[in-house]
Amino acid sequence: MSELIKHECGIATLRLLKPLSFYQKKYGSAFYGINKMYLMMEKQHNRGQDGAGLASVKLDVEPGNRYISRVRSNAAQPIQDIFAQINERINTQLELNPEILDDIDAQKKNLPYLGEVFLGHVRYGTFGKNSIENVHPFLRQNNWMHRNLIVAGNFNMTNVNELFQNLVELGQHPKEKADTVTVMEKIGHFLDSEVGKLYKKLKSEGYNKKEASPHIVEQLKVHKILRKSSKDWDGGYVIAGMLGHGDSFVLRDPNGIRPAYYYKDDEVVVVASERPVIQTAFNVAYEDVHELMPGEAIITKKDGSVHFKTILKPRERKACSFERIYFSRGSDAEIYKERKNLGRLLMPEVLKAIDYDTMNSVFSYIPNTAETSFYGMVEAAQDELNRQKNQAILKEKESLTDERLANILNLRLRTEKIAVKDVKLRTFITEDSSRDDLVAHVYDVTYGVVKPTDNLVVIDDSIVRGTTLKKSILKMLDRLSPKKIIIVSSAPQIRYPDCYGIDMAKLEDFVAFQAAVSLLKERGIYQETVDAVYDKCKNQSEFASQAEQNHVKAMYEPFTYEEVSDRIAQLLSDESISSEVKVIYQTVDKLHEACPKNLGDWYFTGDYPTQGGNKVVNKAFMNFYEGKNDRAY
Ligand SMILES: NC(=O)CC[C@H](N)C(=O)O
Repeated sequence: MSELIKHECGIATLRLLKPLSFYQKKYGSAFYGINKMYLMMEKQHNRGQDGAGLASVKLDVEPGNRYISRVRSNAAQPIQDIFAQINERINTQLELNPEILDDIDAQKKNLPYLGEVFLGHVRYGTFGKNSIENVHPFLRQNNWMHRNLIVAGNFNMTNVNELFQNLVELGQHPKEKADTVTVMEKIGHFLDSEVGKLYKKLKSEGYNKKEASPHIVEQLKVHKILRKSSKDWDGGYVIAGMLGHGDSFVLRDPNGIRPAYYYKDDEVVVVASERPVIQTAFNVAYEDVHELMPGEAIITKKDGSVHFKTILKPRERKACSFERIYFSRGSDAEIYKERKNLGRLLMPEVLKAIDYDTMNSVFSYIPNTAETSFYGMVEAAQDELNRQKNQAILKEKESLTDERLANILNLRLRTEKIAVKDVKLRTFITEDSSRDDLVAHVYDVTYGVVKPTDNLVVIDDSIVRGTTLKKSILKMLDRLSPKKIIIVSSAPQIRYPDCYGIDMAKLEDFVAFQAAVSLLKERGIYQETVDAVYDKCKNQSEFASQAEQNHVKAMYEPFTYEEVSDRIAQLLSDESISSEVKVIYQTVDKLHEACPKNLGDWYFTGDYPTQGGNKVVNKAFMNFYEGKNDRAY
């Protein structure tokens, strides 16, 4: 993606099933767990750069000793920062107590983070500020070990304001308006009540408070707590947590919107947001890493037993297709193939746009994320070229000379690296006005390979706002004076906001929405259309969320897909651009063909898998209509 969109988060959990001494003997270090967490978080740095955090729990610690450690950072390089802090604290302790260097038990007692259960998180915020308090994991502390709760998640709830209000109505006073607090407090509430019930039962069986504790740990039914907590959640989520005594869990939403993968053997239980993260960190095969199913939780009890429980009845599977298009790392075997297919499937449209003139076309891509779909596109272009060669040979077969044949066979597809990314934009520019100014300089261009008679075909993975294209890339490409610039998007038109973990909350930000507005105005039906949509949104929002429909679809209804694409091309190219510009978007059908497992497509189609999604899109429209610069959740 050539522009900055905050999206996703990444989680990583690890449970060491053997004593620390085992890892020291086998792998040479009792810090095995911490090292693996570092790897898993680093391998997911693509999923969150606003902040990072890690928490660990030590099992069976004597009273008077700390058993939960947590570190969080919202510094510029947050993962590096937290591990530098961890390192620093461990090294200081080792320097102060050199006698514990070879004593694992003493190390566990004295060194922070050296536990058996870990929870890591990298954050791109979708709700609340980017303060350190909003960085996961969140901690709910208590003097009873089993009432301590640590939570982190990749999620966004559409009804977070209601959930927050519920807490306030309960008499609680959350310090921050953070969605993770609402999720954690829900789980915490039912954890407390579950513990209370168990204690009552144990008391009636004759146990006193102290004796009851270990039995509570044993009998605590985490799945019951999760079932009750998640009842009212409307959103996309993977919520991970640990309890102070050592139980841990990861729960995935019933539509499977957000991703979660796990691996387990007799040494470790691991969960992460992406499959190849686990493959590389633990050196295991693709087949050994499994997907957590929609509505399912993986629960690892303190005793090491692993349980899979259906927490919520699975609903229609709507795994986020953006994971495949852009978010997840392309090193996943399946995702790599899918991205190539995205490029390949666009080729018929591209060929039409260049009039099958592959010889006078240069093919390129926007670095770094569109590279894989580029390979797919090029393979398809190569097929076309081969077809043309065959045709020429057959046509000329009577008169063909050695030289002519060699000429035909030597025809090659012209693929070049045209756009060059100079600055890492996303790591340091957060505020809109300074971003605009810098955007123009983020891309540069390769001179000398494009002729004025050439078509220049450039693929990007998606076009959300189009700002970088407009302000930087198109202007740069135009300097090469090609006959025609064709911008190809491996994703369909983004028409509706996301509300399940990607920070795309405002309709008017989308270039597709701007195109619809512009077309409606041109046809003279703008005012009546927006008034009608607004009335419907307004009337519905007063009723129960059950009846909601996405009324914003009416904004696009009068136009064909291509009309919207053509208008986008116009909006992106101002009068300073002299080449002809065309924009080709993937169709939703072809997206599904390329990524058959991830059919979640609400940002393209407006078909939200949860009721709350319709509420959000209508609210986003009302904000747009009323001129409010608010987010819709
Ligand atoms: N991208 C995410 O998953 C964000 C998690 C959570 N909503 C936050 O803002 O912190």
